[in-house]
Amino acid sequence: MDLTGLLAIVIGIAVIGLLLIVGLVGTAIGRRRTPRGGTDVVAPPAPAGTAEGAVAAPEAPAAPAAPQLDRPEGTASRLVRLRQRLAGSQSGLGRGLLALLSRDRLDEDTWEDIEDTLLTADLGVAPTQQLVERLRTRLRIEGNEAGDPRTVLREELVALVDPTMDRRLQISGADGKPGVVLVVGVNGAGKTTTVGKISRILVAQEKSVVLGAADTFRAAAVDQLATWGERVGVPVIRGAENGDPASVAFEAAKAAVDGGYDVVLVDTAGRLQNKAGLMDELGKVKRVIEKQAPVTEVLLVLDATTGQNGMIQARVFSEVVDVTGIVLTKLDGSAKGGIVVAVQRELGVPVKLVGLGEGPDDLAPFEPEAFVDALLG
Ligand SMILES: Nc1nc2c(ncn2[C@@H]2O[C@H](COP(=O)(O)OP(=O)(O)OP(=O)(O)O)[C@@H](O)[C@H]2O)c(=O)[nH]1
Repeated sequence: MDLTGLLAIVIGIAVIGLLLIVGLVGTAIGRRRTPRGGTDVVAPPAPAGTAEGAVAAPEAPAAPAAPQLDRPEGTASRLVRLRQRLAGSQSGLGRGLLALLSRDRLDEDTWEDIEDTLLTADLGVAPTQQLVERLRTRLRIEGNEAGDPRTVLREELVALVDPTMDRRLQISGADGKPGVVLVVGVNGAGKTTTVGKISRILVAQEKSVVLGAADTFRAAAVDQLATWGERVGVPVIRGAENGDPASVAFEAAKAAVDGGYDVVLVDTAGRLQNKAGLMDELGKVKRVIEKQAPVTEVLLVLDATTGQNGMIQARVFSEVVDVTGIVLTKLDGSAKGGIVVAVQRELGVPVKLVGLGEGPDDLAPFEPEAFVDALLG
């Protein structure tokens, strides 16, 4: 072979090599650009336990390191921490009652003062009368046999709060389906915050969680929920602003079912101007979710500082949707712990969680005995 022939072969090999390299790089870039499919509304379901963000993220393996996720506080330690906060806001009531009951003579004026104290703490008329009646009987008639006023008051308050109610969150779905928790309540009660806080409790319990931002009427609420999700690596399904809340709820439930998640928490809008509208909306949200999986828990979020207003809201929501549990928020900012009893009586369902601050882990399971102990200081 002459020199020209050899040169031709070398150039030929070089060109083929170059073409191969260009082809490979092109394919890699093309693959990276391929969209994940689905709608632009929904963050694709990540396999349980992965740190997918709130919105569709590109799949590039060379992406910057995953964001640092929060490690939410476990239930046991938060209870210890929050008990003190509860005592801080409520112990005035307990101290007031104990001072009255410890008087040498329990005359009619004293009983009236006791009644006023209980009513001021939003206990409600019927529970107040019932408690006063029980205390009168035990302290006046049974006298010393009943025990000291503190023991008697503690026993009667615990009985009033009702330790027999089942306060566990129903988060287990049947037949391999996820548990579905619908969170309802008026705007401002702390609903979105509560959804975020519950997701942290579940993450601490190593449950895989999806959040549905079905409060599509307030863009800030959707962004707020997305931030809660991002902090613990929980995907948040969100829709267009002013879009159909039911469709977001449906997509969230679908993502949870398809992705094999343990629980889906759905935040809803709580506009109360019109009961029929609210009924239509929440009814529809529930119906479409149940095309995917049954709703296992409907939590009503109430602001403990709103007193009678809160009770009116509770009534309206319970007429619109089957409430199965109550979350009382802002109990840290109110001395009106009596609302726990009043709202349970009104709706016949237990307070399951209490909000005790603005921190991300300031939500605790409600425990009647710990609550009464905090009250008595
Ligand atoms: N002190 C205290 N503040 C709370 C508690 N729960 C919620 N908040 C605050 O209450 C305010 C309202 O909370 P959101 O979660 O935005 O209320 P929302 O009901 O979702 O209202 P929208 O977002 O408008 O739907 C926020 O500033 C929360 O930080 C609580 O238990 N204690």
